[in-house]
Amino acid sequence: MQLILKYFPDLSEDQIQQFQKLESLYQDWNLKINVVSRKDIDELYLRHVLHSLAIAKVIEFKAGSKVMDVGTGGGFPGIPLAIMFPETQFHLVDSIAKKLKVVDEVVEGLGLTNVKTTHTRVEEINDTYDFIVSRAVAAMPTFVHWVKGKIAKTQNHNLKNGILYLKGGDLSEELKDYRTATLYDLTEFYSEPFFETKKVVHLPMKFKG
Ligand SMILES: C[S@@+](CC[C@H](N)C(=O)[O-])C[C@H]1O[C@@H](n2cnc3c(N)ncnc32)[C@H](O)[C@@H]1O
Repeated sequence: MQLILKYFPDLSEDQIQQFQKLESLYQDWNLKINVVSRKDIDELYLRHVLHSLAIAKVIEFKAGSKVMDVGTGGGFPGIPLAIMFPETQFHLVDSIAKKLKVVDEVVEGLGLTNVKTTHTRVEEINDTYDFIVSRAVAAMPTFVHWVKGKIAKTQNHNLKNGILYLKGGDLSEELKDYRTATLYDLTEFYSEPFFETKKVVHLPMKFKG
C-alpha cells in the first residue's frame, strides 16, 4: 500500500481504504476462484495495482466520461482505475464468467458504484466509450478490429479518444502499422525494476458513425 501512496500521494481517505481492502478481498476470492497467480497475489500492489494505475499517470479521466476495460480478467486495469476515478463510469468486460464473479465480489466489497460488468466477448458490445483500456488480451491488430466503432465522437480530454493499452517488451513489429500510436515508458513514472520494459500505448481512434 505504501507503494501506491509513494506515487499517488493525494488519495482521499475513501480511496486509501479501498486500495487497502483490495489485498484481503483478492486473497479471499483467489482461494475460491483462481484469477491471479500465487506469485502475483503476493505482489498485488506492484504487479497489478500500480501497473494498472500507470494509465492514471498518462490521463486524468474526467467526471462523466466512459471507459471500457476489455478482457478485465480479475479486474485489471479496471478496478484500480475505478477507485482512482470515482466520477468516471467503468464497463468491465470478459468472456469468462467466473473471472467476473471475482470482479463483482470485489466491486461489492469496496462499495464501488461506478463499475458495471458484462460477461461477453467484446465484439458483442454495442456502446461507445471515451477510452478503451486493456492489458494482456490480444495483439494490437486484433484488438483494434474488436473495438472499432466503439469509440465516442465527442472529445472530452486533451488526449484523443481511443485505446490505452498496457504492453511490455519490444513493440516495434506489433505497432509498425500504427503511426499515430504514442508510447509512454513506465520508467518515466515508476522506479521499480518490474516496470523497466513496460509501456502505456495510446492509440487515437476515430469515431465510426
Ligand atoms: C491474460 S488475461 C488478462 C486479464 C487482465 N486484463 C489482467 O491483465 O490481469 C486475458 C483475459 O481476456 C479475456 N478475453 C480474451 N478475449 C476476449 C474477448 N474477445 N472479449 C472479452 N474478453 C476476452 C480472457 O477471458 C481473459 O480473462
